[in-house]
Amino acid sequence: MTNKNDLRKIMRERKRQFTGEKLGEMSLSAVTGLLSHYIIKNVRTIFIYYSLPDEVDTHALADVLADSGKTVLLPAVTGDCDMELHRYEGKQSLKRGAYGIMEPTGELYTCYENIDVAVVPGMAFDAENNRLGRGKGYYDRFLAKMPGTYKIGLCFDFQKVEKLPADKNDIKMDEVICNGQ
Ligand SMILES: Nc1nc2c(c(=O)[nH]1)N(C=O)[C@@H](CNc1ccc(C(=O)N[C@@H](CCC(=O)O)C(=O)O)cc1)CN2
Ligand SMILES: Nc1ncnc2c1ncn2[C@@H]1O[C@H](COP(=O)(O)OP(=O)(O)OP(=O)(O)O)[C@@H](O)[C@H]1O
Repeated sequence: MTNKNDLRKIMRERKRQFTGEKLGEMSLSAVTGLLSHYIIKNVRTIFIYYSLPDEVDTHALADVLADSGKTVLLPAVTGDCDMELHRYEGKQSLKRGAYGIMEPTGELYTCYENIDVAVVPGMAFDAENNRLGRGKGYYDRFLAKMPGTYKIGLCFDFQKVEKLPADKNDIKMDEVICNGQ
């Protein structure tokens, strides 16, 4: 089996095969699939990510969810391996943080048990819903604090692989949604 670092390289290489326009189309299709999920229709509090250019684009998703009255939470990096959640209060309230990620400046949110769904980015996901992240362990540490939250991996079709190496800290997704659904 390929190791995690080699897999990350392979995934970056796969991504380069697509134009920005094509990635945009695939993002739209993945996000449309996510929004039509019955679980999303019923959530009150949802933890999503604010995408980097190489991820399924969630910028419009944040507004759609917030405009429909849901509490939308985004991560903010606070240290080498830690992050916290703040409420998303619109694009104008974001500011650039670590790794160039736009982070929320809204209220700090710590009631982890009230988070219905987490939408999680990844470099790859496998058939058993294992996830490969960027290699810093941020999500594996953080998702461990919310065992009752339904975790949805969001990715492009080409990020799905048969089998990922998984170790004891890796947190499995409950479901993975991609552009081909
Ligand atoms: N949109 C988004 N927000 C997120 C994450 C994410 O993956 N995506 N995170 C998920 O953890 C956390 C931030 N952690 C991150 C860790 C590494 C990199 C990153 O770009 N790494 C480079 C390698 C750079 C290096 O090694 O220093 C890369 O992947 O090319 C980005 C975010 C919280 N917020
Ligand atoms: N819950 C945890 N507690 C302590 N260390 C952890 C935990 N989860 C991951 N780590 C450590 O973080 C480092 C990165 O782990 P790994 O390569 O699995 O990250 P990843 O899944 O790519 O990252 P991420 O969770 O940020 O998406 C490893 O050294 C791992 O041992």
